[in-house]
Amino acid sequence: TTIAGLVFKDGVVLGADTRSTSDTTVADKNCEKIHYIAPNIYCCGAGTAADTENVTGMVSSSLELHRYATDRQTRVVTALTLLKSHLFKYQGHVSAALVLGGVDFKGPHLFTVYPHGSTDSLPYCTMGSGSLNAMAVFEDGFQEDMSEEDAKKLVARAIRSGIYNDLGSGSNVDLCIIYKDKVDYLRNYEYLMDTTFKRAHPVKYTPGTTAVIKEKVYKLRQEVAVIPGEPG
Ligand SMILES: C#CCCCC(=O)N[C@@H](Cc1ccccc1)C(=O)N[C@@H](CC(C)C)B(O)O
Repeated sequence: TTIAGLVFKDGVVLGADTRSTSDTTVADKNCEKIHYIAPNIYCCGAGTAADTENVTGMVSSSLELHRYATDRQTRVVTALTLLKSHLFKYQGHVSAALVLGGVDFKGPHLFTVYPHGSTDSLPYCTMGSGSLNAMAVFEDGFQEDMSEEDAKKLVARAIRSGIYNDLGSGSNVDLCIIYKDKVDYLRNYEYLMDTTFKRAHPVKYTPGTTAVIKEKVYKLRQEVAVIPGEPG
């Protein structure tokens, strides 16, 4: 997996590849790694698919109940605390490495959450097997207060670096842009499958494409009628 996030002028951009693997086999060529946490909060996950899906789903559900109880917008730090304390309780056995991003009344927030429960607050971050590929792109291109367009392009480039160079990452680029008052969830923002796997030749060749230079007809073993009950 290659997942990444950065803080820009108007909010947070999250990005992810779409490959799920089982050893050297691609289990899913187009899976979703950017999970809904709250209307203003999303979370990218790397590690064990079951763990990232379930821990984000669990926190999302409890935050929904919390919103009913408080009648307030969820703070990003509330999601962070629920995630980190759960992961710490399980001492790293829940294999979820997360990039949590969102915008609340205090502004834009971006955090990393590690399986053991440690967290960092950062202007840009990457996680997963392709995180070094993506971080190389961020270290080269990140600036404070980027425009939405530049931020989207840089995150997409960072994810693409993982897709092309890390075997644990692949296929497409998903993006999620979180602003103060809206979210753009861009599923398959870049559908790279189409470009990188275009075949050079047509799969179907018209009959006669390959000349027949010799023909040999063989009589198959005479069909013997087997009458049930008679010895074979
Ligand atoms: C098929 C199947 C079951 C394994 C699916 C599965 O969790 N794959 C894992 C790798 C892994 C981990 C632990 C045990 C086995 C295989 C995977 O692809 N993780 C990616 C993110 C998730 C959310 C898709 B990424 O971190 O590479």
